[in-house]
Amino acid sequence: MFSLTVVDHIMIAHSFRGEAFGPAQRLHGATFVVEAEFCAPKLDDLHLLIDIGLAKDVLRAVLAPIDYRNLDAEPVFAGKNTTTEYLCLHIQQELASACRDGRLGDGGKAVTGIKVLLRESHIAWAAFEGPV
Ligand SMILES: Nc1nc2c(c(=O)[nH]1)N=C([C@H](O)[C@H](O)COP(=O)(O)OP(=O)(O)OP(=O)(O)O)CN2
Repeated sequence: MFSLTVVDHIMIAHSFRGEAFGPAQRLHGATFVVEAEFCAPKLDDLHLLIDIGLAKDVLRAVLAPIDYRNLDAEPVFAGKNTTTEYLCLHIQQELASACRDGRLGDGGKAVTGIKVLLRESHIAWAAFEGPV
């Protein structure tokens, strides 16, 4: 299996429901480094999985509606705790959709799996890996 990873970052604000979150029940900010790993069993005629520039552009387009936002106020996250894990799932699903509808070119059509990893600090990160 081949993989190609591109990296970006987002700055967000959010709060959590649930006593387990302690002070994080209050509105707070976070900067996440976002790694998107695209996996495919084969390369194209140019020996590419996906063009890196295209992968970066599509990741940016998926992150733009989240970046510099208070996620508590975004309808797409209504009723959700936007934990690091949940944001991985959300971004993975958006990237999988981009692969399916051709936004990542022919290379994207060959992608079978995507792993999204979010680093919230130097001591904690989470990931979600799923099919396209
Ligand atoms: N599994 C997860 N746990 C926590 C997440 C998360 O996204 N997934 N997020 C947070 C907070 O948003 C923040 O990142 C840390 O808040 P904090 O209150 O400092 O939580 P800690 O568990 O790191 O520290 P303690 O104060 O010792 O509880 C929290 N958890």
